[in-house]
Amino acid sequence: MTTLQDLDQLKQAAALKAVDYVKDGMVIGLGTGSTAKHMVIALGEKVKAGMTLRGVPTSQETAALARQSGITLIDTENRWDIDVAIDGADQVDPAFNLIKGGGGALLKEKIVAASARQFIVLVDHTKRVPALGGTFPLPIEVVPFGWGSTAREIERLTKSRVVLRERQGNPFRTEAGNLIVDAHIDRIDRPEELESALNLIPGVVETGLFVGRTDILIVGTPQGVDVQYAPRR
Ligand SMILES: O=C[C@H](O)[C@H](O)[C@H](O)COP(=O)(O)O
Repeated sequence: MTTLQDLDQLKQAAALKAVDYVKDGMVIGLGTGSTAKHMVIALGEKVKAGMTLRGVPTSQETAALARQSGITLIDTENRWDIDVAIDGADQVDPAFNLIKGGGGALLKEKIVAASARQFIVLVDHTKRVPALGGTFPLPIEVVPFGWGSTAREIERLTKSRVVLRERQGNPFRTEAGNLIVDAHIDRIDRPEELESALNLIPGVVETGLFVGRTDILIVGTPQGVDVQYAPRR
């Protein structure tokens, strides 16, 4: 049986491999979550060893960890030029499409991934799935105004149960002040089409589908770290 501690070690192994792709002087998009945390700490070690790096954090949590680790952060409300973004994911399909947003950070994560020259994704082996959906609901960030109608439109489109995310009995708020609804979709066969259709619903800010964005997938497995380059697109 794989324990949570074992999985954390596999995430850390993937993160340590990812920092091999980071070179002196780069601007790094810093993802969010328990896997990305290992990467930020590892980058901090590189900085302590003399490397010059600057980071673009995808959450306040990551920003705090990056500062503690000695990584200089760039002004996120100015123009940026990101060399490589490194982040975790909740699910990965065979074409390296992702579901992200389990922690609610999907909006900034997608903006950063979209603008980076290279996007490296870190997962443990349990997150690889034959098709997205099923075991992990799709997070969708929506504006609070009329969120119930937005959720109903999402239900109509996806023919799935759509649930408002809560934290400690209250609606979960993203850093942008929005809500998250989780769509329990059995199987997402055409993620690109679904992403486009969801983005056309008024009130949808962004979805946790990351389609065709992954350049390098680094998987921590009990047999070692597996590095795979995205299929050509
Ligand atoms: O909103 C959270 C992010 O998309 C995370 O990168 C994703 O949920 C994976 O998180 P973890 O590495 O903690 O499993």
